[in-house]
Amino acid sequence: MSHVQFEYTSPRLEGEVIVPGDKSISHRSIIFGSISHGITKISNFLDGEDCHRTIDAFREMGVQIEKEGSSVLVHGNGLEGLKKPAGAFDFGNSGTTTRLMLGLLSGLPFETKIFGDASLTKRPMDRVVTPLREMGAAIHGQEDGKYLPITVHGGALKGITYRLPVKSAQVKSAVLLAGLVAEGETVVQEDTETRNHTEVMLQAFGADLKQKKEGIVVTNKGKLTACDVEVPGDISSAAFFLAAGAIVPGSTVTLKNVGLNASRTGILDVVKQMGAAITVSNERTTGGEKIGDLTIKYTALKGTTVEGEVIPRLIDEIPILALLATQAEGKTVIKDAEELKVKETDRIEAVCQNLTTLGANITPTEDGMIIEGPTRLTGGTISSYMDHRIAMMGVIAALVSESPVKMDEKDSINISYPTFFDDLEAILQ
Ligand SMILES: O=C(O)C1=C[C@@H](OP(=O)(O)O)[C@@H](O)[C@H](O)C1
Ligand SMILES: C=C(OP(=O)(O)O)C(=O)O
Repeated sequence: MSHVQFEYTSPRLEGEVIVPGDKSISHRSIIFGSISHGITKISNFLDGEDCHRTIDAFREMGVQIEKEGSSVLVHGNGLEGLKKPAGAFDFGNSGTTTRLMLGLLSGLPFETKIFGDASLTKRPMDRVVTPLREMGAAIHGQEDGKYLPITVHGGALKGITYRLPVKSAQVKSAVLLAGLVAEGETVVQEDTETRNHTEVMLQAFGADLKQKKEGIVVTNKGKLTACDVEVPGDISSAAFFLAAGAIVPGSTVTLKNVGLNASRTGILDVVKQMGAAITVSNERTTGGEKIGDLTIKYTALKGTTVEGEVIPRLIDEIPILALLATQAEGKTVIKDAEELKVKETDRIEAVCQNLTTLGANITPTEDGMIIEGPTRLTGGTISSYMDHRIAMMGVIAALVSESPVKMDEKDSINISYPTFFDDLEAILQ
């Protein structure tokens, strides 16, 4: 395989980046728009490959979706307007599409089949299949429905009370989506708060969903009506330039219109704790979501401990946070993050392997990693593991490496951040 090489001699980052739309909110805008009545207008939609999987799924079920760049019109005809697709769904690399669609498809009156790429086929689906079966769904798949390919025989569902055994917004969302058609109340309880975009958006689309003492309660009573969505910039994408600005000497970077929903801003809390110079400006609220501009300046950082409730609030940012920690003085300990093992790849292994190859002092643990810094990275040959976030971490690592970073591929970055290299070029001095 031919490698791609990243080499930046004495780089400095300066300028503004308008990071693309949030991936979680983009997926949900298509799903909720498609099952509502009327036309949902979406702006700043993420043009990433994962979000295309969600668009394709609804087109295959007969929903008219017009897309011009980041503007999307979804012509929803309600849940009853969805038709049985002609073939099986290919959800590619997208865990969010798969888990949320499993929830929705469970309540539809037809059979559907789902498959995905090699990475998705290894990711656990029993976390959604178990509660959906409890609601009455008939689901069959590899190893008793633990893995794709999966067949869903949708039909009548009943509400359940479900306490999440894993800290996962995808599981929460799958159960809430099934709850939209289930008889009676569906209650989801979580011990640690995970991203709440499903709750915020379903309420805006008119669902009967409430946050009560006993948990998040949804019924089939609300009529879903189209609702325009302005997708905030993705903090999980912004995190790569936030980290780059913090560790590349002399840098000042501003990230515009970034989503600042409190269930997503763990990365800001942690980098501030590490001593980073971050300011937030132009704070405003759009469609129930807080957004603002982030400015980061290079400054000395110190190690910290990252554990507990903050983990789900920064779960996708841990690869880039680990790189940042290699440049901080002292020890950084990341704990309670065993979920990293079931992402696009085992991200504990991928991060530790790659950063070790690049000269960092990092040790994997059962539920995270320990990093001792600071280390001047040497460069070297790493693998993206075909995981977009590992690939972007590799590119940012090249900015602080003495010699080039070579990687087996970079196309996986199109999953969540197709304009990543353009945005990097724009601020590279
Ligand atoms: O609900 C979502 O949009 C997501 C939830 C998280 O996954 P889990 O629910 O598996 O934690 C996150 O890692 C993923 O990128 C997007
Ligand atoms: C884990 C991720 O996504 P998904 O679960 O949708 O594949 C991610 O984007 O880092």
